[in-house]
Amino acid sequence: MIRVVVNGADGRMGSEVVKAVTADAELALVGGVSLTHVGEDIGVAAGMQALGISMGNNLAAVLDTCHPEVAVDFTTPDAIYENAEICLTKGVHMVVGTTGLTAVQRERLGKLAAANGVGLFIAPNFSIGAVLMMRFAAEAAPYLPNVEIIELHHNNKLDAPSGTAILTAERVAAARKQAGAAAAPAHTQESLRGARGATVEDIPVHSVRLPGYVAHQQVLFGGQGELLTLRHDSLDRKSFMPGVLLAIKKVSGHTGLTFGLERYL
Ligand SMILES: NC(=O)C1=CN([C@@H]2O[C@H](COP(=O)(O)OP(=O)(O)OC[C@H]3O[C@@H](n4cnc5c(N)ncnc54)[C@H](OP(=O)(O)O)[C@@H]3O)[C@@H](O)[C@H]2O)C=CC1
Ligand SMILES: O=C(O)C1=N[C@H](C(=O)O)C[C@H](O)C1
Repeated sequence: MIRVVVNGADGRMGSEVVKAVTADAELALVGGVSLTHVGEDIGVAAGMQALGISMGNNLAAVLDTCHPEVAVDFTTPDAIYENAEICLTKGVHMVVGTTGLTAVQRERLGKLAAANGVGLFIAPNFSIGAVLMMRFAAEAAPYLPNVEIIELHHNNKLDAPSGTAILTAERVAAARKQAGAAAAPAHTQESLRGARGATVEDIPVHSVRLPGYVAHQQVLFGGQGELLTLRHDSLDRKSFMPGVLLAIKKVSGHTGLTFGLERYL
């Protein structure tokens, strides 16, 4: 049994992870961290039966008490770097779904993981459909140089653009570069700043935040008299759980940084 602690255990993603880990015969949920539900039962906070595990609000103390092999983190972009430092320094493997780490921060944490002999797995998106969408976008990129990304999320999401949109743009740009294909020149001048969205690797990215959405993305390619639209919809946070469970089971076998779910597929 792999001993697992969930950081952000009472959040939208954390509570799904609590349920998924509890239901998996190869995993043992041993602790959880919440800032606002300290002392509450982790199962009850996740909307299931009591599991007899009280949540703490201090990650280091929870790790010292519960002795997990793997910590799963779904917290906030502001908190993730420090959380990872705490876990990796204590020799705990990490599965990170929290967005917001820069490439430089990921590399730095990867070195810390390697120095401590543990695995650090980071994925901006754990759903298989989203991974395939990114792969297909990269495949199309050398042939269709005009591309824009629209990502649509619930209105409580703290960051924009989404980690998935950033990674998609990076994958598209890398595929183009590898094929020696150029990005299409941009002609439009904004008469209102921001009208054409943000740009990641010269690719326009538009972020929509509305109640009702969970996590959705479209990658729009335009050609001469044709359009190619790739769309992925996470309609339920259960869509991320097979990827999270896979990562928990694999992370101890990969010392240092592993980035992106496709590396484990
Ligand atoms: N990789 C993927 O596939 C996915 C990634 N995400 C990402 O996961 C992250 C969490 O998303 P979501 O579950 O919707 O967010 P929520 O706001 O629902 O949950 C965040 C959790 O983090 C806790 N928290 C807040 N601040 C801190 C802190 N400083 N230290 C420790 N814990 C803290 C909160 O505790 P409390 O409630 O007690 O304040 C809460 O439990 C986001 O970055 C999101 O983009 C989301 C979905 C899929
Ligand atoms: O905050 C979310 O909800 C999600 N965050 C991740 C991201 O920023 O890409 C993954 C998914 O889109 C859901």
